[in-house]
Amino acid sequence: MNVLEVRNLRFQYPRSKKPALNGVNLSVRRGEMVGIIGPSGSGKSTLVLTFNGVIPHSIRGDFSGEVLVRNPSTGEELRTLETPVSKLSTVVGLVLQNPESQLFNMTVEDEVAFALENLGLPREEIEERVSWALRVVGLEGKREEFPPNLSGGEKQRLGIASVLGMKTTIIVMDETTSQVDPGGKKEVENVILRLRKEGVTVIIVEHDYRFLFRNADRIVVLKDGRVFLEGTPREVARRVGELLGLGIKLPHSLILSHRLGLPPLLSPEEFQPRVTHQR
Ligand SMILES: Nc1ncnc2c1ncn2[C@@H]1O[C@H](COP(=O)(O)OP(=O)(O)OP(=O)(O)O)[C@@H](O)[C@H]1O
Repeated sequence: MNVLEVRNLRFQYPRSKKPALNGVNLSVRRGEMVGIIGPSGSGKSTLVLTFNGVIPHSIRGDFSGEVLVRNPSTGEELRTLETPVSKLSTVVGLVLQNPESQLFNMTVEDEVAFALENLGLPREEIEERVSWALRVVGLEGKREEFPPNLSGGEKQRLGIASVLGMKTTIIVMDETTSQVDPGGKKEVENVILRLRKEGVTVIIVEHDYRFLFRNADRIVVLKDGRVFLEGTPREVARRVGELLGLGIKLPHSLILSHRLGLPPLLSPEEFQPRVTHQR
């Protein structure tokens, strides 16, 4: 079942000379992990802001085509153009680049509970969801901490837990790890892998593609506001020459295998010595 469908989507910001999205078509299946990559300015952030209706409801512009989200538990199908962001945000959760901007409660647990209280859920349900979300991101031991005191990686994980608690059908992460140190990045990546095990549909915009080429089910490459290429990481990796031509930074193993004329190697672990030593 597709939980997201984007059809011939076009969007142009006011006072901009060219469209940021220029005919995007995309479907995402339930439980899929999809990576969206592309050169700077290709429309990645604009595209994900259309999934929860921030575009066009809060950020206005010239919008045509359609974005549909489906809630598999209710069977409900929502056209973002006709649905308020408050309703869409119960189906599509967006984790932003800068966690600080999303944290404003006194304790870690209040941070996760906050949005759930606004949904008017019963206390026991809130408590259950807070415990589950903090467990998935590995912050159950920090429930009473003051969020600003957390490390960069922990803040990002808390940002993810707040969205996770909402039990949205889709979680979108836009450059979630770009401002955390390598240790924090690894922590967030482990959380993403746990989400996948939990069957959550995850859409990730990332500049560091190593993780996506190793783990995503599908990679979508944007160029000039359109889908330039999409497929499994291995399928996309076969077009490494074109990707390099777009100025996309690729994993070293991929570039190396391309230069050596080998089939695409998605990670260094796939590198098997192909030369037998003669004695
Ligand atoms: N608020 C805005 N007002 C006007 N134009 C914008 C706005 N935000 C983005 N754009 C333009 O829309 C196009 C797509 O930008 P977008 O940020 O979606 O690309 P991106 O692929 O996410 O880039 P990056 O990798 O640098 O974050 C670019 O030409 C950009 O200059």
